[in-house]
Amino acid sequence: MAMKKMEGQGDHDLNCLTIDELEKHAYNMMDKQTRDYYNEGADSGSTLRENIEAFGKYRIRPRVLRDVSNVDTSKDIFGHKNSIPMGVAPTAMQRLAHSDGELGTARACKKAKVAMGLSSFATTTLEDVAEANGDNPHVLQLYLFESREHSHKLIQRAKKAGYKAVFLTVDTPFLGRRNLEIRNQFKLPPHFKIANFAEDEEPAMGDEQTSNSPNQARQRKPKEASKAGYHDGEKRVLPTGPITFHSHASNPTLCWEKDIEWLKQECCPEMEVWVKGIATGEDAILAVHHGVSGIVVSNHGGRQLNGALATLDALPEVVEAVQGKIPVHVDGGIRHGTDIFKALALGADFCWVGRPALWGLAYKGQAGVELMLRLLSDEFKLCMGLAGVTRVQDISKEYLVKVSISMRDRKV
Ligand SMILES: Cc1cc2nc3c(=O)[nH]c(=O)nc-3n(C[C@H](O)[C@H](O)[C@H](O)COP(=O)(O)O)c2cc1C
Ligand SMILES: CCCCC(=O)C(=O)O
Repeated sequence: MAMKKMEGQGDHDLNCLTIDELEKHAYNMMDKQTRDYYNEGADSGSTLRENIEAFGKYRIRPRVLRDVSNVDTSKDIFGHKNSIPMGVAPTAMQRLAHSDGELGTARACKKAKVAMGLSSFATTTLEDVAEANGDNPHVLQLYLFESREHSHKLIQRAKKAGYKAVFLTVDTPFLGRRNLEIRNQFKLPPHFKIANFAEDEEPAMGDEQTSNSPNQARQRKPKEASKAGYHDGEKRVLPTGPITFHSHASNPTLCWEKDIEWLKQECCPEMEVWVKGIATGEDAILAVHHGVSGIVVSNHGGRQLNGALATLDALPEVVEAVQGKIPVHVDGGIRHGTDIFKALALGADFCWVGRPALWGLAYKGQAGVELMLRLLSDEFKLCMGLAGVTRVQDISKEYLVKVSISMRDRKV
């Protein structure tokens, strides 16, 4: 008699049974510029690696002889039932991976009932993404621009399009040093657009004449920007002066007092304000004090401060500092369903995955993102069942043990 398999476990892409295999397929599907831009971390890449390896420090303590015939992996987020406690993190320029781009991600997320984060630097308009994602919850990742007028307009558009929250990225006062990006003189090919910049504001990444890297890009000509696909006919007011890609993303003047207050006034009550990029208990306490609705423990996938703590290692101090007052989410290095289980056992309410979605897109567009979500979802469900847990809220630190250095291995 065959052993019982969990629902969903039979539906395989035999060429791609794990996220690690997906990464390998994606590697071959992307041109070098894109692959390096997506995959690299800052400087030596040690924080990127440690984000992944941190999961290998823990083993699961499974409990047995519990009825696990009904495992419920769902988790509520923004008043919606998400199929698993995981969403797709905002990552820039998804159309570099596949022409489906952010629309493919949005449709895959909708199908899988998984929340989606949209990057400020998307290659698709936030309105089109909202439409493709339907009533599935989506959040807008925000870089708070030095031009308040521009941020104001972006926020208003997000509200109108039904975004549930803005995730203010706070780990990017300056852009981290990404050496491959610099060496490759990475640029967005001219047929793609950073779609959510107002026409004259759009950075001219990849302008044939200028051949700029993201940090150096200059102003795009309105003629080119007009192909970006705006459809609300609204005239947008633009800041003056030379505009660089870098200056849009990073704003070294940001601080708790003036900026979080301003952002709350802009967003609330229609959208929640979260901070993405918290890595210490001290900042978590400040986040609660300043009234944000939630925290994402993140080091930007190891792309900003190399040498920073792996996010799984930073998570416990943040959870302790927050004392359940607001939700604590985490991203970085999640490559298997057991990683989601471990993050939740250490106190996270929810996880986000970045690169795996890009690899899914590169592999097969929307279908590849669907596959990625199915793999993590199936693995997580199986992990819960085999660990003897039937409800997400029951995943706790009792299910984990930290092992000695000699026992650590990512590929457990
Ligand atoms: C290619 C790439 C682009 C990214 N773009 C953004 C972005 O525009 N805004 C942002 O807040 N985070 C961005 N991130 C960080 C992700 O939101 C997330 O924190 C990170 O990817 C999680 O780590 P993981 O890739 O190991 O899952 C980006 C990450 C990658 C890999
Ligand atoms: C200027 C950087 C915007 C995208 C981003 O956040 C990343 O590449 O990590």
